[in-house]
Amino acid sequence: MYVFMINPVAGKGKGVQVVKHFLRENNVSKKNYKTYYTDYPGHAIELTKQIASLNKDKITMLIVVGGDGTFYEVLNGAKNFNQLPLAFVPVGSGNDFARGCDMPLNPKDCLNQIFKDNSFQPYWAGAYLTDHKPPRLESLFASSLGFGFDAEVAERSNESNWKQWFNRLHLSVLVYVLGLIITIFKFKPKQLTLVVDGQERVLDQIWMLTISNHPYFGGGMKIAPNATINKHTFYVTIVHQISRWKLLLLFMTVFFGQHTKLKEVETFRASHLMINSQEKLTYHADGYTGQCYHCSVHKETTPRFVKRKK
Ligand SMILES: Nc1ncnc2c1ncn2[C@@H]1O[C@H](COP(=O)(O)OP(=O)(O)OP(=O)(O)O)[C@@H](O)[C@H]1O
Repeated sequence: MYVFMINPVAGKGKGVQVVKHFLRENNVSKKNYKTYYTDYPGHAIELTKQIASLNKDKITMLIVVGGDGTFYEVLNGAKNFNQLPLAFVPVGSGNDFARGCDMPLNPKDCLNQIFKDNSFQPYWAGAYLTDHKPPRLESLFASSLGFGFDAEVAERSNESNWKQWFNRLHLSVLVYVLGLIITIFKFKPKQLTLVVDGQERVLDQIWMLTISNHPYFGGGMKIAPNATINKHTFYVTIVHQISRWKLLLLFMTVFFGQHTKLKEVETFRASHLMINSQEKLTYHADGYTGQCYHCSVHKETTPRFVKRKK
């Protein structure tokens, strides 16, 4: 049985239409699929847990139709169900997971690609735990986990009053741009202690620290241009000791992955990281924001099975 998990508000409801059209056009029998719709933020976590625990042997594939936020929720709902085969149809505004997996960004083409063959590829999500909570409260991220500047931009944009106005005017891209400009002036660089695969470093004047499973974040920015999906290592990008104006330049070059040439940008690969901060640090996981003093990060050891090209 195919299960569709559809976020009806992502992409202004595009997902609902795309799935209906696909099922009709391909004469998919009603007994071969079920559709579930998310009703509120966080609902996909609960729905996925229920669906996976009740039907885990009957599900051929759980097809997530939404944006990166919906996929993040499904991944976390399926945290204890590694064997659940997953696919993602991008109808959101960012869709970085589909970019990272080299899937078509057109939802209709993506659905066709998903059903073209029966094979799945392994995918190793990132796992993170904040402030020494019990391990059962560990969360997963599909694309990236970021600390500092980009997390504050995401937080400011998500909580802003202007978000709904720009969205109503179909100018959602300006939500992030305005958040970025305000944050450039307000952000205070951080001091962090970072433990990378057992080696401790004290870092000063940190603007951003991003841990990536694949190249993309923030809706198509190539933050880790050399990243390839793999079992062992994350691609880490640190931006430090940079002027506010040069950071603007960085955000213009990051779409082409050229920011790594700047002397203020450091990149390396790592398997385990621990981040410690004396002050509260804002972070985002696939766009979801939170705050912490401490975070430990590692790759999931057992792969998930995901529809992807590479
Ligand atoms: N019925 C609903 N009403 C309101 N919000 C919902 C509903 N269902 C899901 N959501 C929330 O909608 C939010 C946005 O979803 P999602 O991130 O998938 O789309 P997006 O923001 O358009 O895409 P992207 O993250 O790729 O930019 C998520 O936080 C999700 O929890």
